[in-house]
Amino acid sequence: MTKKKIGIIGATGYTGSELVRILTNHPDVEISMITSESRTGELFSDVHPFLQGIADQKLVSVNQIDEYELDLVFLALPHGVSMDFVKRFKDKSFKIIDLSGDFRLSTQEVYEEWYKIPHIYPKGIEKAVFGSPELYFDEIKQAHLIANPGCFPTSAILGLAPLLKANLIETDRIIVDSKTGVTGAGIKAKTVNLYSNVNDNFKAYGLKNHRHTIEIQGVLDKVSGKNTCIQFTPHLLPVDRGILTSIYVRPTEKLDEIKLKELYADFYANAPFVRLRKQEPAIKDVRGTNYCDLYVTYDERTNMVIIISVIDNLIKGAAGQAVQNMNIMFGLEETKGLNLIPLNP
Ligand SMILES: NC(=O)C1=CN([C@@H]2O[C@H](COP(=O)(O)OP(=O)(O)OC[C@H]3O[C@@H](n4cnc5c(N)ncnc54)[C@H](OP(=O)(O)O)[C@@H]3O)[C@@H](O)[C@H]2O)C=CC1
Ligand SMILES: CC(=O)N[C@@H](CCC(=O)OP(=O)(O)O)C(=O)O
Repeated sequence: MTKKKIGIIGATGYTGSELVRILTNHPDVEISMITSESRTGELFSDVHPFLQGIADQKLVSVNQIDEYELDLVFLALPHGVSMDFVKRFKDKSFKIIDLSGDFRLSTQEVYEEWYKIPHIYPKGIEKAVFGSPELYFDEIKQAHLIANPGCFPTSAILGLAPLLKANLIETDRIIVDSKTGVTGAGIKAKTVNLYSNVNDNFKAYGLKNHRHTIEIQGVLDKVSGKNTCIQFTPHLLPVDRGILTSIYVRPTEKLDEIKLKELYADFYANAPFVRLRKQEPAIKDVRGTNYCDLYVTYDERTNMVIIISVIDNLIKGAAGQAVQNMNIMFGLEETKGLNLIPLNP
C-alpha cells in the first residue's frame, strides 16, 4: 500500500509537535510537509530538540503548499487563524482535520457569540463533521473536513453520552468540573501561565463563559435530542499534561449500579480508546496515550451519578484523536499508530 502523504500546518506548537511524534511511527503515512511561519527554513528538531534524529524535516512556509501532493492536512493553528486556511484550501483535493474550535459549533451566530470574533467561512461550519469517533464514526468516514473536538469537551462528552442517549438523567443541570494541565494553553507565553503563577497553585477560570461550554452543550443536545444545560468550570493544575473531569448529574429515576456500568459497557463496546475503569482513574493512567478512562458510579444517598473522565489533553484531547479521525477517513484500522502505553509514573 502506498503511504498517504500528510501535511502539518503550525508544527511549532504543542499539538503540531505531538502530531509529528505520533505520525513518525505510523506505518501507513509519511509526513511530506511541516510548516512554520515563525521558523521557516529551520529543522523541525531545531524547534523541538527532543526529536533530534527522529524528525529532522525542514520547516517550510504554508505558501509552498502547492509544491506538495498531499492526501490530508492537519491544521494545528489557533482559532480565528484556522478558518482563513480552511477557506483558502476549500477547492483542494486533500482532506482537512482542523484542531481548532473554528468549525465545531452549530452556526456562525453561535460561534460569534461565544468566540467574540467574526467567522469568515460559515460554509465550512455546514460542511464540517465533529470528529468524535465514538459518536460519529460513519460521518467521519465520509468527511472532507473534520472539526477535531476540544480537549475539555472530549472528556465531558464521552463521560455523559451513554446516560443522555438512554434518556436517564435530568438535562437542565449538568455539572462539569474540569482540571487541566498547562499545555492546554498552547506554547505562546502568557502571564497567567508563568511558572510562579502555576507552580504550587490551583485556580478556576472561565466561569460561566468558557467557549467549551457551548461545544459540550451543542453535541450533547444532539446526542440526547433535548436541550441540555451545562455548568462548566475549568481549573488550571500545576502539571504539564492531562485533564480530569468530574461530572455530577441527577438521574430521572433511582438507578442500579450494575445496570449503570452495563449501559456504559454496551455503549463503548466498539470503542478501542475508551476504558471503563473499576476504580477512579488518575491523569497519569492515560498520560502519553489516546485513552479516555471513565469511572461511573451512583450515589444512592444523594441520588446523583458521578462520572470521572481522564484524558491526555494533547493526545485524546487533540493530536491523538486527530490521528484516530485520519485513520477512519482513510479506511485504516482506527488504532493504527496509536498503540501507546501510558507513561506512569
Ligand atoms: N494544547 C491543547 O491541549 C489543545 C489544543 N487545541 C487546539 O489546537 C490548536 C493548536 O493548539 P496548540 O498546538 O496548543 O497551539 P500553540 O499555540 O502551541 O501553537 C499554534 C501554532 O500555530 C502557528 N500560528 C500560525 N499563525 C499564528 C498566529 N496568527 N498566532 C499564533 N500562532 C500562529 C504557530 O506556529 P508557527 O509560528 O511556527 O507558524 C504556533 O506554533 C489550537 O486551536 C488549540 O486551541 C485543541 C485541543 C487541545
Ligand atoms: C489551560 C488552558 O488554557 N486550556 C485551554 C484549553 C483550550 C483548548 O486547547 O481547546 P480549543 O481547541 O478549543 O482552543 C483553555 O481553557 O482555553
